[in-house]
Amino acid sequence: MTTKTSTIIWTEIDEAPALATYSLLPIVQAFTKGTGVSVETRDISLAGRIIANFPENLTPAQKIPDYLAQLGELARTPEANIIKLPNISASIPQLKEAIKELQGKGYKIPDYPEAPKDDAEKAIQARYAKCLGSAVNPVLREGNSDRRSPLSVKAFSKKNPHKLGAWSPDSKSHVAHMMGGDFYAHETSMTVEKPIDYRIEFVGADGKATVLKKKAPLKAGEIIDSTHMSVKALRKFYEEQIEDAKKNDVLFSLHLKATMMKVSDPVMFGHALTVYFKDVFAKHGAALKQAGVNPNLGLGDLYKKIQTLPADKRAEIEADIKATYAVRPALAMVDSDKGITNLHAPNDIIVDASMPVVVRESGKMWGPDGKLKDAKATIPDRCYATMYREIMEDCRKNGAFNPATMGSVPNVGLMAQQAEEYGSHDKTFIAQANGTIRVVDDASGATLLQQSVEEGDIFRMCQAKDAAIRDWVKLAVTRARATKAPAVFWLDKARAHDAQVMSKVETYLKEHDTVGLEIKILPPVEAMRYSVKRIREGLDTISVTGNALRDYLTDLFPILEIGTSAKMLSVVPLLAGGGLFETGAGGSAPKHVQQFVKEGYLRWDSLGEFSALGASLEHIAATSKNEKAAVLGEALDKAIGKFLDNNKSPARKVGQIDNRGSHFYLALYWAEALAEQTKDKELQARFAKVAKQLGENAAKIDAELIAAQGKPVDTGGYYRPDTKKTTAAMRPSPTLNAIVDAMA
Ligand SMILES: NC(=O)C1=CN([C@@H]2O[C@H](COP(=O)(O)OP(=O)(O)OC[C@H]3O[C@@H](n4cnc5c(N)ncnc54)[C@H](OP(=O)(O)O)[C@@H]3O)[C@@H](O)[C@H]2O)C=CC1
Ligand SMILES: O=C(O)CCC(=O)C(=O)O
Ligand SMILES: [Mg+2]
Repeated sequence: MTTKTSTIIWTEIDEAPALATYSLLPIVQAFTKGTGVSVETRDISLAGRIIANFPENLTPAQKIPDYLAQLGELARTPEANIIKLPNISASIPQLKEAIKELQGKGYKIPDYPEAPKDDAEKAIQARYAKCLGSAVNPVLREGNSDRRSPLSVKAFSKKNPHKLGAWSPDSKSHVAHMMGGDFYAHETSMTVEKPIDYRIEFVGADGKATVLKKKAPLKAGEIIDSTHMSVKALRKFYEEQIEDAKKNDVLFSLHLKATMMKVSDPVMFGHALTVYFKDVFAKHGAALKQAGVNPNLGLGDLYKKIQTLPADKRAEIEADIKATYAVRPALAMVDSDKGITNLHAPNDIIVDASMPVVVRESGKMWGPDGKLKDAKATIPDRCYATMYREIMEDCRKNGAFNPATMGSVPNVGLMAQQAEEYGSHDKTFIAQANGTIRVVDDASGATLLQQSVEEGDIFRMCQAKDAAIRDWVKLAVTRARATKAPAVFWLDKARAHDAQVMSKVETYLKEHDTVGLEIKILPPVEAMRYSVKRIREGLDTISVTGNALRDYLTDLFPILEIGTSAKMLSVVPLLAGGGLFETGAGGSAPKHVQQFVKEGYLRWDSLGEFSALGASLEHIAATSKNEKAAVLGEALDKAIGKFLDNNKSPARKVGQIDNRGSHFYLALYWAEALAEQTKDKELQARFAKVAKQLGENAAKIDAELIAAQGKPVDTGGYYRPDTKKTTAAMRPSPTLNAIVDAMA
């Protein structure tokens, strides 16, 4: 039987997973050769996206097409089969570093104009804005999210539980959130009945309206909402919490999502910096302004910018910063050896990854002395802070979780079509003056939603499309049916937006057979209490959530249950019928790259990639009737099981197996499983030979891979590594390479 070739797109991205690709992809391409499955790459790395956006002055060899836009189109077709590895969602400091590196490599791209002086610079800034923050995920995620730990992974973790720090009932750690004036307090929401166009405008004290966002369409049934963060209330809250942290001798820490929420959260971050260092900003305001300091970029950027000031002024500012530490509470640290604090860069502490670690480490964070200490976790907005508070309180009362016995909390997340907060960037504005920001019907001028704002307040409008919500409800019922676990919709009646969603959930649940299923709707705090009680009893509970909670919970529970979100299966059944297979639920692990460059050891665990590939092959088998893809997928599943049983995941230190070694073992077990199966004789014969070669040479390959560790590695770049150098570094075993290359 001849089947038409199915193409898997393997995304080329950044940092640790990008390095891992250099080693893993040649194996994947060799294994799929001749099976009707072709695996192609598309560069959507931060550097690749910058290059694609500024082609004017580049040589033909330097140019890269706009692959992200192409993949965005592909995601809307039934043919889509995309394996998406995690990519950098760049903060401005990261974007500037990437630009500098590219310029150093001879790419004639413009500097990032932080404070544009004219229209030309404004245009450049607007083009760079497309590369900032979470620029990839919203484009590709044309479906809702199904994230869970594969059964084999969960079983392995129960058998080999990782360590969680003990919790003391005397722990002073806690979550601090606002009690008013936040996004939660101000939310208003409505469902649009028929298709209309809207615009967003600011109306000042003089009654004059200025358009903030031009005419854009809304679909019938779409939920829209508006809200704002009062900056006055936020700054008062920060000051109170900083004083309280000092009084109670706990670290002050701030947990935001400045990468994904690229417009609002850097501003909230900047306010924390200027409140913490209020005396410095009051005393040196003019000089800092002259140096071009933008607090939203953090203390690290401030230190860089003040280099342009006269030496005595600079020394004075530096001394006053140091003096602040004596009168303010100690800050949670990102790297205490290097003196990098929580307030150095907006992208260093990201709430989805940072809060689970706090819960994992007895509620503590690292202090300036390099020791763990109780911490105040400041999460200003109540939309999501309260559920973190609940799990911290639970641990204080009931102690740490037990990974050997605890149940699981998989997630079904509303994510499609840029749902909710994560699609709000082009509808988020900082109020330029006191007045009203309103969403109006473009044709009639009638006000749909409005917020009364003061200068500096952060206004946000969100959208959630009816088709996305309907599909999300269906996915929840499907998962509940498949697993028999209760499914809980985390929705808060007191939030205007959630109330609208709730009514749709109630309507769409009626479209499904839910007999025998346990489906609940609970506000986040209660949903957390319910789920946590059940995991302590070893029971599973599906969390069915909006987009932000999807992000937060799919790091939180996996990190507690299995030590990392890297091992998650993360599937996005696309609305158009294709599949997007994300690898793990975590990020691009910048720390891992630092370790690799320093000592030739890459700790990145590719289990997420393995699972995503398995799901991608399964999808091909189901949609293209490709039997070979089915055989490859089944064999891969077996191989992953054996890989886990034999504990071949990367360890953490030189001399032990690292990412490259883990790929070798996956290849060995995959080849063995293919050689053992009998469904496809041709594959059986081909892989019998490969399995034999890999098996016979295992000790030699292991030795070659371990010998490559323990010394600094030059990859020729951070954001745009040199292909030749990185290939050499990531494929250091001539014996393994010869076997793999002979297959291709
Ligand atoms: N889907 C996407 O594209 C995502 C992208 N990001 C982006 O990634 C970057 C870094 O984000 P950050 O929040 O620091 O989180 P990361 O998840 O990259 O790193 C946090 C820690 O998670 C652990 N970890 C994550 N993945 C793996 C893995 N595969 N193998 C082993 N350990 C792993 C490591 O912790 P430990 O030391 O405890 O072992 C790591 O140091 C940012 O630019 C962010 O925007 C973030 C999330 C998702
Ligand atoms: O897109 C991003 O910035 C991060 C995405 C993320 O953290 C997630 O989906 O879990
Ligand atoms: Mg996340």
